[in-house]
Amino acid sequence: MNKAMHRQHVGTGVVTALGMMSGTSLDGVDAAILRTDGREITGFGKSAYRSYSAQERAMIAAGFGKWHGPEVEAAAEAVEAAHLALLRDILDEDAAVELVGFHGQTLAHAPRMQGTLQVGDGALLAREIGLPVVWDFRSADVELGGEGAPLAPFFHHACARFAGLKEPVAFLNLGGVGNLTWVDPGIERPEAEGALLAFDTGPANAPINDLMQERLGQAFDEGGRLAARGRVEHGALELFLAEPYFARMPPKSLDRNDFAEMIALVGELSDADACATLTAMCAAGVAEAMQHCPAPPERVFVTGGGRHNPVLMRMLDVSLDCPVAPVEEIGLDGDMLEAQAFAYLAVRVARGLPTSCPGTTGVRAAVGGGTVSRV
Ligand SMILES: Nc1ncnc2c1ncn2[C@@H]1O[C@H](COP(=O)(O)OP(=O)(O)OP(=O)(O)O)[C@@H](O)[C@H]1O
Ligand SMILES: CC(=O)N[C@H]1[C@@H]2OC[C@@H](O2)[C@@H](O)[C@@H]1O[C@H](C)C(=O)O
Repeated sequence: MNKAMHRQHVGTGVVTALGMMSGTSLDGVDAAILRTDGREITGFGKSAYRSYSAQERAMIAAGFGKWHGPEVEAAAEAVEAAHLALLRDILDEDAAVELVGFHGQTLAHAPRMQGTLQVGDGALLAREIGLPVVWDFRSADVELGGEGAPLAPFFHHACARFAGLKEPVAFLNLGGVGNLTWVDPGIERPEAEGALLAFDTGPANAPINDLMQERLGQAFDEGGRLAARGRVEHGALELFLAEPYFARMPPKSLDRNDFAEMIALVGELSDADACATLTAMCAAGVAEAMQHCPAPPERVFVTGGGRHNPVLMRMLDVSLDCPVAPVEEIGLDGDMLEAQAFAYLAVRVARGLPTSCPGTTGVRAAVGGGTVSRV
């Protein structure tokens, strides 16, 4: 991979940045425009989405869990092509974008072993579109002993301040994997001690999607309709909660398929009971996670696709000790928060500001990851 990069700390004013994210669910690419000076959010702009075709999805999925080889190269090409197509559409309509934050697609994540791999070449994107692209956000954190994930927490901190919140709250992202950020918006800098605690809660939608695909040929449990008809199998739930991951103190992070064997735990159950049980496992992982919060959050704001599942939201409401609401309650867009996060982080990288710290990834000291590729 050609990484002839140089870091340059650009200006101090407000930048219009475009963030792009392709998450573990592999549904498609999210893109969102944000205005920020790298500290405060000053405004949200347009957003867009491009779904992966079945062929693209299969090519990318074939690379899951691999670190190199032809499947990884083919996955990278599919990721680059999909991002470029969406980028061109957006830039045709919006010439104000000055900087792009490109997360790429995580294929494998084992921070204490091989590292972390997000595919898609940001330098190629920069050349193609003629704008600076910030990418490879996670490697530096992992090289310095961090988990490399989650990275959205610095943005969650900015969101809480943007929304004018005063007391500690939590953001819960329910994508393929779940992640929780406890944030004290009263502390001005995200890297300051006590401002943030973040980690992955456990599997979220990935096992539900896998079950739906395997048993019914459907991508996901729309509206939680199948789970709503099922009964939770408490024996399986207990076995799941006995996983050492839940008792481990944060920082901690997961790969998409770290809990893939969960489907076997529900293997003997009917479709509806299996789906209800996997949905309950997601909620139970979050309930375990809440015990690690330094203080009870005033509210849990849910982002990511899982907030569209009413069965999951009800289970969270019952099992958590504080109110649970979608992030829309504070005026944010829960379908675009991750894309916005990488727009925000791109500006921080370009400005030489940190993007992770001991409270978010367990890295030894605050660190700014990311590579800036200029045209
Ligand atoms: N209407 C809905 N009903 C039930 N589940 C839904 C609905 N809409 C989305 N989901 C779930 O949310 C998932 C997509 O969530 P999201 O886009 O947040 O994931 P992601 O960004 O790919 O993942 P990650 O945050 O782990 O990288 C879908 O695959 C599906 O499981
Ligand atoms: C290695 C990796 O890509 N992790 C993702 C994944 O998807 C959700 C969860 O696991 C989170 O840790 C992270 O993404 C979000 C955007 C983050 O870094 O904050």
